[in-house]
Amino acid sequence: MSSVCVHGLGYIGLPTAAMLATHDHDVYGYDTDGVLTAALREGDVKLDEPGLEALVVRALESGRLRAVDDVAAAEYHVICVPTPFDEERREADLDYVADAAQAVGSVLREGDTVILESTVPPETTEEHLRPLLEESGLVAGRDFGLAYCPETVLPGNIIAELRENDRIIGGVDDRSATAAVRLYESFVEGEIRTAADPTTAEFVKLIQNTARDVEIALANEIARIAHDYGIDSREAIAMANAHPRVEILQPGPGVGGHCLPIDPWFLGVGSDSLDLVPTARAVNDGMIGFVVELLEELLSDLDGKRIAVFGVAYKGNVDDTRMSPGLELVRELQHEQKPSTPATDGGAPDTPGVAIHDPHVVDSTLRLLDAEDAVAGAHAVVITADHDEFTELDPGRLRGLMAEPNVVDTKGMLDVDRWRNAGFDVRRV
Ligand SMILES: NC(=O)C1=CN([C@@H]2O[C@H](COP(=O)(O)OP(=O)(O)OC[C@H]3O[C@@H](n4cnc5c(N)ncnc54)[C@H](O)[C@@H]3O)[C@@H](O)[C@H]2O)C=CC1
Ligand SMILES: CC(=O)N[C@@H]1[C@@H](OP(=O)(O)OP(=O)(O)OC[C@H]2O[C@@H](n3ccc(=O)[nH]c3=O)[C@H](O)[C@@H]2O)O[C@H](C(=O)O)[C@@H](O)[C@@H]1O
Repeated sequence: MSSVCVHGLGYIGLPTAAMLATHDHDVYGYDTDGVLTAALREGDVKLDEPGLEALVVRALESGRLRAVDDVAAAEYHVICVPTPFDEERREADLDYVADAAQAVGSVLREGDTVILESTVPPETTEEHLRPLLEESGLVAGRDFGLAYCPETVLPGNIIAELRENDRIIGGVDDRSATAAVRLYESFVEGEIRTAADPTTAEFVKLIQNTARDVEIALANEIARIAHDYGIDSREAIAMANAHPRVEILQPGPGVGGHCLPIDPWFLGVGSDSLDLVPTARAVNDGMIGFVVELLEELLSDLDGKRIAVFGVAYKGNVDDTRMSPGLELVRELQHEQKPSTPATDGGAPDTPGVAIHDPHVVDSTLRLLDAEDAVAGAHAVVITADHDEFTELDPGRLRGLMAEPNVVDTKGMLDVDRWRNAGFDVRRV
């Protein structure tokens, strides 16, 4: 077994580090956030991901996972740092990757292997990471191994998918690819495929997420077209999907998370051939406008109305609010309602006209209320994330607390007859 230093202990790095440690590797989990590493040393896992805490505690108790504040020398370096999209410059922010490269370079030895897992634009491993690592004086392919291996796990099912998903590995040479394969085959049960080079592996990751984003855009456009014809889009999609070669996804309030809404743009870094991709992005981003239209159908004028937004996580049963459609709706409603209280914290502004409820999210910058306080005096409830808890809502009880019984279900998760029988006017995306 090998020594591994995992750089970045977030949604990807932490489960990866724990998985490696529970497969007999000696793992240093390195993160620049000292509060996070200190909490981890106490067995305190802040992320709401099924099975993660148990796996991390098992790894820590085995003594094979150590959360550290200084980068450690190791046979493998696995980089799982953030790669956000810089909206202003319209390009990937690779500063975290550069910082990680500098840290790796300070401890890199002959024979070690560096693997980048963060999602990045094509050519990042070869053109960006490689030269930074080679500032150490060592040469990739000759002195140390260098490979790109994208992560494809689905939040909400990360632990199972870490083991079960296939992996793609692109090395700068065969030796690098072989060394990376050796590490992953110690815990991956899916197939491990080697790509021609790191750039191909980077590209494969991006087209996977782009395909999903574009497919959701089609579902969203279908929802808007169906609305114009007075058709229930979800029933129509279910019927269409009975065809053996049709598999339309589900419409919703837009596409959230920090991957699907940004990864398609990474494809445009070195290519002018993107036509459908930006259009799909615009369709998905436009869904909040459609949700507001549905609210206006119910309430005509939103000004002075109180709206309860249920779900500011970017999707059901997760705690992550990055690029969340629910938060975007909150901002849009504040704008529509000419808010008197400006946002001061970068989060959603706090205005009496919009109340937020989310049983999964813990965020002190948001004024989160419990379900009953959120609907008190409200003129409508909007469901923007399909948390399991929302199927348990009692429409009869909520109705008694609200100023007007209206609901917009953007995730198609409520029992429409039950809500109608309780007196609600219902719209759904
Ligand atoms: N979250 C997801 O579902 C998936 C994420 N990815 C990709 O994986 C990468 C990581 O994403 P997440 O784990 O979600 O991010 P995250 O934000 O949850 O965690 C990143 C961690 O890296 C730490 N960090 C930042 N700079 C560092 C440095 N120089 N050295 C060591 N630690 C550093 C941060 O403090 C943070 O704890 C991104 O490129 C993302 O696009 C890929 C597939 C799925
Ligand atoms: C191709 C693919 O399935 N990619 C996954 C995706 O994870 P993520 O949680 O972002 O994906 P998701 O469950 O499709 O959710 C993204 C967004 O899309 C919305 N959504 C999803 C499916 C659908 O039919 N309709 C819809 O509106 C969700 O509500 C959410 O707002 O992106 C992850 C990533 O790269 O970070 C990747 O590892 C995951 O495997």
